[in-house]
Amino acid sequence: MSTLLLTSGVLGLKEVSQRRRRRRTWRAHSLHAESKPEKSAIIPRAASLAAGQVAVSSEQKVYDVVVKQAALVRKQLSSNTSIDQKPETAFPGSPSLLKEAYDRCGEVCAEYAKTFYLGTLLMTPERRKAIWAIYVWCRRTDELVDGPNASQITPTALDRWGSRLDDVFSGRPYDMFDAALSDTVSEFPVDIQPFRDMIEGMRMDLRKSRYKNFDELYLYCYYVAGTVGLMSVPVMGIAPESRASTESVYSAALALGIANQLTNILRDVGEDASRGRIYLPQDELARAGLSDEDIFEGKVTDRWRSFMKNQIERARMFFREAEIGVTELNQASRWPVWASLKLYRQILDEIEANDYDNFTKRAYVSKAKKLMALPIAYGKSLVRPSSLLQTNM
Ligand SMILES: CC(C)=CCC/C(C)=C/CC/C(C)=C/CC/C(C)=C/[C@@H]1[C@@H](COP(=O)(O)OP(=O)(O)O)[C@]1(C)CC/C=C(\C)CC/C=C(\C)CCC=C(C)C
Ligand SMILES: [Mn+2]
Repeated sequence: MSTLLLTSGVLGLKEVSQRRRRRRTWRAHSLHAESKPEKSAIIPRAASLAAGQVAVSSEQKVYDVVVKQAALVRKQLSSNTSIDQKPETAFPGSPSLLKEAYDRCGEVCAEYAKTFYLGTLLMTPERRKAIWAIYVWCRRTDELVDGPNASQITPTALDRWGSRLDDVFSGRPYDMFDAALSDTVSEFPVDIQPFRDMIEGMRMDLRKSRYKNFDELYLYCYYVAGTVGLMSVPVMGIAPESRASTESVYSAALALGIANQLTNILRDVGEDASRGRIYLPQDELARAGLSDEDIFEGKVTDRWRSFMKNQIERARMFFREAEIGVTELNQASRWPVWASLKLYRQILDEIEANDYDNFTKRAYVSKAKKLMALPIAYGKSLVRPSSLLQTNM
């Protein structure tokens, strides 16, 4: 098993033998609607407060980030050098050290996310190693609050991790994993904001174990998973023949992160409850006649089943939203994304197959089902972008 070693003192990251879950979120639109929610319900604009005041919803705040990220990448990609044809840039240190750094990132990725790693092998070498470097940074960040040393992690430690991130983006990497990421962000139009936001999600995890409503959970989901979508698109690239707007592709990427996180949350309800955490909207639980105690008791009742059905439907809606964007990615990047989308979405089917017992059973996709999903994902990845999405104005 690989060892991720952060040599900066408090931020020690070690090998993790057990899978840890965490982060679970939801969506603001009515959970009780059977039909697919309207886009306007997905991105509510603003809620009224007292005269003259407006509360901006989490979805609106996150959408503003999406718009900004899309604009940044559009600007940078309008320079006409193709990333896959770019010459190696001079990076401090020897090129062989940099190669070793990327190779180590690949090993970590293969260790922690085997299926996804296989998918990256279809990507161009430049894009693949960049995704590995991002993956490792995300994994290390997650380990801070979810790994074996989590109990020692304080907001100050997260501040230090944030300063180190600034150094990565300024070309002053601390260790070899950071060096790979420094190189990646110098090669691809990747912005620092989603990385900072992921650290913010870790801060949220330190101070919060309940979420009042879906709006709060949505923000958490964006921080810990939607950000991954925003970090990945500039590397995966949008197909040159795509007529979709950059914003719509970013929105789809965000949706996939949210869908994955919601699924992760639903899979891990029991495990989270055992740590005193409930990543489900308190107002929706109350409306379903469920209390924290019901979750801690972990009894699968009809109320719970009905609640879960709605939550699963919401997660599926995000997956549907994400699907629209996958086809718009560069051909070689589509397969790993389709594969991860299909595999993660199947966890929802497995929760159903477990008769909604996510207290004592961990829903998982069998190896056989995983293997079956891969050629289907490959077939999907051959579908070329259509002109159905909005074009950039
Ligand atoms: C192809 C692909 C999936 C690329 C993404 C690669 C990448 C950089 C992944 C980083 C994932 C990571 C380590 C995130 C840290 C936070 C975290 C752990 C989030 C949870 C992931 C699931 O992990 P796991 O089951 O191991 O959970 P536990 O640690 O055990 O709790 C998350 C649920 C979030 C994962 C989110 C994504 C992979 C986002 C996917 C979106 C895209 C790749 C954008 C695709 C583009 C379009 C247009 C749809
Ligand atoms: Mn995991």
